[in-house]
Amino acid sequence: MFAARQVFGAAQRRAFSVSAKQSSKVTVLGAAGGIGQPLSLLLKLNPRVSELSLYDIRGGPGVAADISHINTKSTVKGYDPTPSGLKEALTGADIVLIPAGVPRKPGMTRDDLFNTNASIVRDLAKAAAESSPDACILIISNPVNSTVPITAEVFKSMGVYNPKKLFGVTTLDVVRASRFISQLKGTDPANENITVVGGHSGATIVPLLSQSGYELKGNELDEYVRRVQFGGDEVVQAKGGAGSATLSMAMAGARFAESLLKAAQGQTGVIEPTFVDSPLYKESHGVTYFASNVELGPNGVEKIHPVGKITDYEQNLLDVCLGDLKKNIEKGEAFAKQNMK
Ligand SMILES: NC(=O)C1=CN([C@@H]2O[C@H](COP(=O)(O)OP(=O)(O)OC[C@H]3O[C@@H](n4cnc5c(N)ncnc54)[C@H](O)[C@@H]3O)[C@@H](O)[C@H]2O)C=CC1
Ligand SMILES: O=C([O-])CC(=O)C(=O)O
Repeated sequence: MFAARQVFGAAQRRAFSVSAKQSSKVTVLGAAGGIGQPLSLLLKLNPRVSELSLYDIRGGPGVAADISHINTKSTVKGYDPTPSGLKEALTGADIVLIPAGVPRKPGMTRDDLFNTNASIVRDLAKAAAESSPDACILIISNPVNSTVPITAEVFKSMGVYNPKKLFGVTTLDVVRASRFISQLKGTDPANENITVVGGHSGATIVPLLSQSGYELKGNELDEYVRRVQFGGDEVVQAKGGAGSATLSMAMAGARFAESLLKAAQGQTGVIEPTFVDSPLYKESHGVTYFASNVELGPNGVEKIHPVGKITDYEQNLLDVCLGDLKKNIEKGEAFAKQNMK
């Protein structure tokens, strides 16, 4: 970079530093799974990604070989869980997406995944804290309300926690909320942007329809809210034991990563709802992580937007959400503190 300083003027240097950030290494942990594969495919199609690093406990190199034949510029490398595999996959990453872990079967809640996924996420978080401490970490593995606090505790214990760079991916809730309202109103879902706040499971998912100027009433409103809150269950039921949402989640994860890359590469005004270390309900309710609209910037979280004006109906949903969320967060924190390896 010293060469840029010596040779170019200020404006050119700014342009240079923006374009310098155009190269982005993105790592997927759990890349051979139901989400991991289509997510990796979408990332390979994204020109903002220059290096794609695909790790899984089984099948990473195979998925990487397949995807690497796609004729876009980024390089692709797959990694197995050899002693150096995970470390190499993570080193130098700007963004790490984590969809590693087991999905639900019918009859299970996301919290029922806790026993299996908590330790998977803890171990991957530890590896990320060691090898890519400055990366943006995007947690997809459920239960997100607990796996995000687990990741934070691991990073804190290793002295590298940056609350601006840890995100629970709740984008799928926003995608569903927009799609479902467009089905009711006969609009183009691409033009819908419904804010969803809270967390990522059942009653902790709170769509704020009123903020988009919609006024559903009675049963129609109840059914809409229920469908957004339990959209994941709709897919789990339909797949009949073969897993949960993978393709729509891949799209949602790729959209969130794209938003982060845009912000990192100099675009302003990039806003996505996401579950982050948040001051909004910390003092009033002891809820330390919360999803709301977040403006993204070159260093991750730029600005956490407050929930804003909501109806009494939405306030009731939010009250229920905050109670559940607090328990989910505390469960994750307690696990991490008791099970730090
Ligand atoms: N945040 C969200 O909105 C959503 C989250 N999910 C969650 O994403 C997770 C993954 O779902 P699927 O891809 O459908 O599951 P899957 O079982 O198809 O894939 C999971 C992958 O993780 C890998 N894996 C397991 N342990 C690992 C480890 N220690 N290191 C690296 N890779 C490891 C497996 O080998 C497998 O390839 C689940 O926990 C699911 O509940 C699913 C949909 C939406
Ligand atoms: O429902 C699940 O278990 C997977 C998920 O998080 C979703 O589809 O929103």
